[in-house]
Amino acid sequence: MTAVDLTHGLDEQADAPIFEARDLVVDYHSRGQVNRALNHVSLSIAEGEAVGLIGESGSGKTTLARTLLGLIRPVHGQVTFRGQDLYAMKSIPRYRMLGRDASLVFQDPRSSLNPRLTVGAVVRDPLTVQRIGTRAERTDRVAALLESVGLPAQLVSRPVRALSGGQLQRVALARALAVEPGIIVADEPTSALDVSVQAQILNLIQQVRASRRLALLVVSHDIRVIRYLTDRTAVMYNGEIVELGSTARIHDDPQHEYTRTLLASVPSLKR
Ligand SMILES: Nc1ncnc2c1ncn2[C@@H]1O[C@H](COP(=O)(O)OP(=O)(O)OP(=O)(O)O)[C@@H](O)[C@H]1O
Repeated sequence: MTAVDLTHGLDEQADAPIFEARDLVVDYHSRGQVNRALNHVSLSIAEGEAVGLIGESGSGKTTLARTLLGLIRPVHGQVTFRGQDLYAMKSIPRYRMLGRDASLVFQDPRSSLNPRLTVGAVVRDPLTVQRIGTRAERTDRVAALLESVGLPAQLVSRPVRALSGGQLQRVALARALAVEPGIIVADEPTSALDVSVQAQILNLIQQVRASRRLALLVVSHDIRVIRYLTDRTAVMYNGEIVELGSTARIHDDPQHEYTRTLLASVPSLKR
């Protein structure tokens, strides 16, 4: 495969980093075997920037996202969040800090949200955990959040299990926004949704991002999702970032052989 200059993408990034990962190595151990999931990966995300991670299944996208979020300790390398070395911190202060400043939106809201809870309880929960506001302020904040993701106020008392997939992903987004994070990490945010609602959720994520100074890390194997939502893209292959640069450039002029293969496999984007 052709060698690609990975410093290229770094030049295109101007603002101070919110996340900075340097030379990460992550190994999984199972049944006496070591599986290297990240092999010397470096990536930084600027305040307010949207970065996409793309690559085939097993390439290490989720592992990188989870390592950035303080959930998997790398065997080598460093992650800083707004200048603080995450893995030099003990786990409790690390989770507390990230819980206030970074939120996750999962692939399938039906399995990530408790079906028995009401919509209001789900959105309020991070505020309670982080002890943000009084009871009355939390109630007002939940109402404002539901409105900001286009959900009617009366859904607040509905159980989560009564909602459609698209409505649930809106709830997940409202919950993620509750703590006013600096970054949202969205792991395949639309892949569990009907095609008809995927575009609505992508629009909503874009709108929400534009109205706050929110950084975004989007994990997807779908170049169309990455193209729509992100400014820069890191292409992952076999635990490494093989290409990094502006999303438009990667889409229009992929340099790495693997990126070309990835783009060619999307029927509507065949060149
Ligand atoms: N908990 C785990 N234990 C052992 N191996 C794991 C674990 N999680 C991931 N792996 C392995 O690490 C590698 C990277 O997996 P990862 O889930 O990060 O890839 P991915 O690009 O996000 O894939 P997908 O798109 O399927 O989610 C794969 O080889 C995977 O099998």
